[in-house]
Amino acid sequence: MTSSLSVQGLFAGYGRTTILKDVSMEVATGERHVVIGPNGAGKTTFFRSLCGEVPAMAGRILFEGRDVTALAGFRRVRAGIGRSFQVARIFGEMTPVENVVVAIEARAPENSHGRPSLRVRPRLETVDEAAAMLADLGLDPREASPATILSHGDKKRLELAMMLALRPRLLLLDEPTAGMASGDRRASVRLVERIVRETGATLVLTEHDMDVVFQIGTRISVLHYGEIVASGTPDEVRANAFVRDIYLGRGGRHG
Ligand SMILES: Nc1ncnc2c1ncn2[C@@H]1O[C@H](COP(=O)(O)OP(=O)(O)OP(=O)(O)O)[C@@H](O)[C@H]1O
Repeated sequence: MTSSLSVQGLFAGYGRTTILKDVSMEVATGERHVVIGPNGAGKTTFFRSLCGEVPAMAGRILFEGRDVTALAGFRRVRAGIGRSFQVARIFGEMTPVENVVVAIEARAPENSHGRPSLRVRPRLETVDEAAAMLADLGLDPREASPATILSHGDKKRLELAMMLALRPRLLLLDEPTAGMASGDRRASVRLVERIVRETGATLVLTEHDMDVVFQIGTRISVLHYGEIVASGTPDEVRANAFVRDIYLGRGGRHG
């Protein structure tokens, strides 16, 4: 199977503090790779460096064989990497449809200045596409209020719609079910599974809920103090004595 993402000897951190130490990870196309680890292990930092928010101090990140280590975040998005955040990043003052319209227009071919050509008034078919995407994800496309009033779960769904509007081939989801009640959480997992099935996208996500981890993951990597201490199939990781000791052995919400 071809490689979607290849992380090779990555070091990254903040200022002089190194958080990620020699992280390597291969993610095959179509894989659903879950990164787990205790609080503060470096999962979010890892995601931030994959999407270009935290620069690499050393090592390489390849996406579909292309070295993206030095590429700015927005260029990684244009290359096909989509990302969601623990706290949904949406335009709170705009309606849900307007939010998705912005994302669709950002996908449009760049103009001669190398920037997406955003329009003052969107095309009707763009609005229709945005409305259809929202409906598909279970959101009301006629909602005329600003997105800031949406529930936490709906904001995450809206963020997902915006990310999908860019038609990414690799989805990076940082704790997609964080802060959700269990009903919402199950619905979210089903939604992510359906999206991955329908789009054929590769998935890398972090998650604390072990039910979600073992339901979604085809491979799991464990971060501990910024280092990968185990990587393998769910069964292999579950059986790993060190992982059980540092992480899985504790009850409740791990980490
Ligand atoms: N902006 C920052 N500046 C300095 N240090 C930071 C910054 N963000 C995170 N850190 C530190 O980096 C380490 C890893 O944090 P990170 O958020 O990546 O862990 P995590 O595994 O995602 O944790 P959680 O499960 O709580 O989300 C922590 O020690 C944290 O304090």
